[in-house]
Amino acid sequence: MQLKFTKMHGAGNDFVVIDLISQRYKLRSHDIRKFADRRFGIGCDQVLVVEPPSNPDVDFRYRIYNADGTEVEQCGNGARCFARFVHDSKLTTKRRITAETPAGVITLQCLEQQRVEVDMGQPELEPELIPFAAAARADSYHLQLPGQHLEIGALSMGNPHAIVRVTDIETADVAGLGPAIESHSDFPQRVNAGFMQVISEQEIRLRVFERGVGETLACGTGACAAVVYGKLRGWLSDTVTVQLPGGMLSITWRGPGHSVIMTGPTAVVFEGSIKV
Ligand SMILES: N[C@H](CCC[C@H](N)C(=O)O)C(=O)O
Repeated sequence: MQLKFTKMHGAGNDFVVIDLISQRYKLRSHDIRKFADRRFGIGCDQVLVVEPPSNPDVDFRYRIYNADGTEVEQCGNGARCFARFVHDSKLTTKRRITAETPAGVITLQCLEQQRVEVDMGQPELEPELIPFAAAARADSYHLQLPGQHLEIGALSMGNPHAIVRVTDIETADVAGLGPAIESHSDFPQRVNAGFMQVISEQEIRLRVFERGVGETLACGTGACAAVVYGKLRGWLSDTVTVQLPGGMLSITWRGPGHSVIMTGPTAVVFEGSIKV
C-alpha cells in the first residue's frame, strides 16, 4: 500500500509525520528506519505517529520514534509539529489540543505565524526516575569519561538529558563527547547530551547530540533541560532564548513545581506517500 506522510521541521529538527487516524497500517520498526533513512528513505530525525487517544478525555495520542527505530517518551519540536499537523489536516478545529505521549498528557496551543506553545510538564530531577545510575544529586555531577571527568547536570523532560556547560559552543567536542555521554553506563536507557554556552541570564546557545540520532539542528526537550539546569545552577533567569543551529526556541521555567513552557516555530516541507 501507499502510506501518506507529511515532512515537517521545528527549528531544523525534522520529522516524518504519519496520520494513523485517517489511514490504517501497523507500523514496524524497519518501517521507521526506512522512513528516517536520508539516503534510501524519506529522511528525518524522528518519525511522529498520530493515533486516536486511549483516554476519551484527550484529543489524540502521539508516538515518537528516533531514526534508529526506538520509541521514545517525548519530543518537544515534534510536539509543536504534531499540533500544527492535526490542525492543518482538519483532524481538529481546536487551537488548544491535548495529546497522550508515553511521558504523559501534554497541552499544546496553536499561535499565530505557525508558532506553537507547549506545556512540557515538570522536569524530573530524581536520579532513579531520569534514569541516572549515579547516587549523587542530578543538578551537578562529575561524569567519569576515559582520561577526563565532565561536570554535568542530569534530568528528565520525560526523556533523559545530560547537559554540559561549555565556554564556546563552536569548539565544543560534540562529535567526540556526544556518543561517549549518550552511551555512558550511568544512563541505563542512554541519554541525550546537551552542550550549553551561557550568553547571558536570558540567552544561551545549545547543541544537542540526541539519543538514537546523533547531533540534530535543534532539540526541544534538550532546550528545556538546558534551561532547567542553568536555572538550578543560578546562571539563568525564568525566560530564556535558546539559540540552536537550526533556529530559536523560547523556554520559560519558574522553578520547582512549575511546568516548562516551550514556544517555537513549525514548518511543513512537503507531503508525499511511500510504498509499505
Ligand atoms: N532523541 C530524543 C527524542 C527526540 C527529542 C528531540 N527531537 C526534541 O525535540 O525534544 C530521545 O531519544 O529522547
